[in-house]
Amino acid sequence: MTTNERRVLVHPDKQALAASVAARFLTKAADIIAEHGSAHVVLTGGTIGIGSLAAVNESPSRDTVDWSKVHFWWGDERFVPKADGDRNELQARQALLDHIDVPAENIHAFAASDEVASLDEGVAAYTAELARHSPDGGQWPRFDITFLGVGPDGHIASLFPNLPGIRVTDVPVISVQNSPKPPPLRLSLTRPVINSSERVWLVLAGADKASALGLALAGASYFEVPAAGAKGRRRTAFFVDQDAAAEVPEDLIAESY
Ligand SMILES: O=C(O)[C@H](O)[C@@H](O)[C@H](O)[C@H](O)COP(=O)(O)O
Repeated sequence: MTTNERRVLVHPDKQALAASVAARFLTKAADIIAEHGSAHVVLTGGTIGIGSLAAVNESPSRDTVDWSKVHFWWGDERFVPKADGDRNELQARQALLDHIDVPAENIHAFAASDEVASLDEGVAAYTAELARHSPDGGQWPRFDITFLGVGPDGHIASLFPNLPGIRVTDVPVISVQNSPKPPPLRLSLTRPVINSSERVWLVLAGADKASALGLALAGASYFEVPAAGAKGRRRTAFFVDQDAAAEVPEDLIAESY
């Protein structure tokens, strides 16, 4: 198996899935920090994305990671007020970030709708924040792990099937004004930024994801199934439960727990 083939890791249920993601994340984060001195991680919204963060927080190994060396970013964010429960940032803080010793300046959240005057300002602000942390005067940092949830329609971040965002390659951040998944106003990284990540970890569970996952792994166009277009530079892993794996070809399943 080449190092960059997409690996599917199947778990019996959502709890086991979240625990497995958490365990691998803690180990990998420590390895990355040992190698690079820091780790830049892109978080995702969604039930499994947030559930995995909660599992990290509950892990007895949680503080084996030097959180002062970790930077947290987001793949997308809902353009709602800072204190709105719909915020991916707020959900991540409640699940993990507020419980670990991560410096405030290491948490790089998209702007909220009550912090900037417009979506365009939100795009500009995150574009500038990404560039501020680029190691070589580039446009964004070296991302070590990018988490992505996957919608029933195969969307990743706020890049939706057959909408313009999934095709954008010339800017790192876009706004979305007609998200098929509420709320309608969002900010999102674009595919080139996502795929610049060393590792892309897609986390999904439930029978309603089986079709999207099956299509993504069977070579569907990423315009129609955005998850088909997610690919880390070194690793692409799908962490799934049995229900979501129902349409995954047996030969693509790397491990089953
Ligand atoms: O802001 C968001 O809504 C997420 O980033 C989105 O991309 C999410 O990850 C998927 O819709 C999966 O969500 P579920 O795991 O809840 O189905």
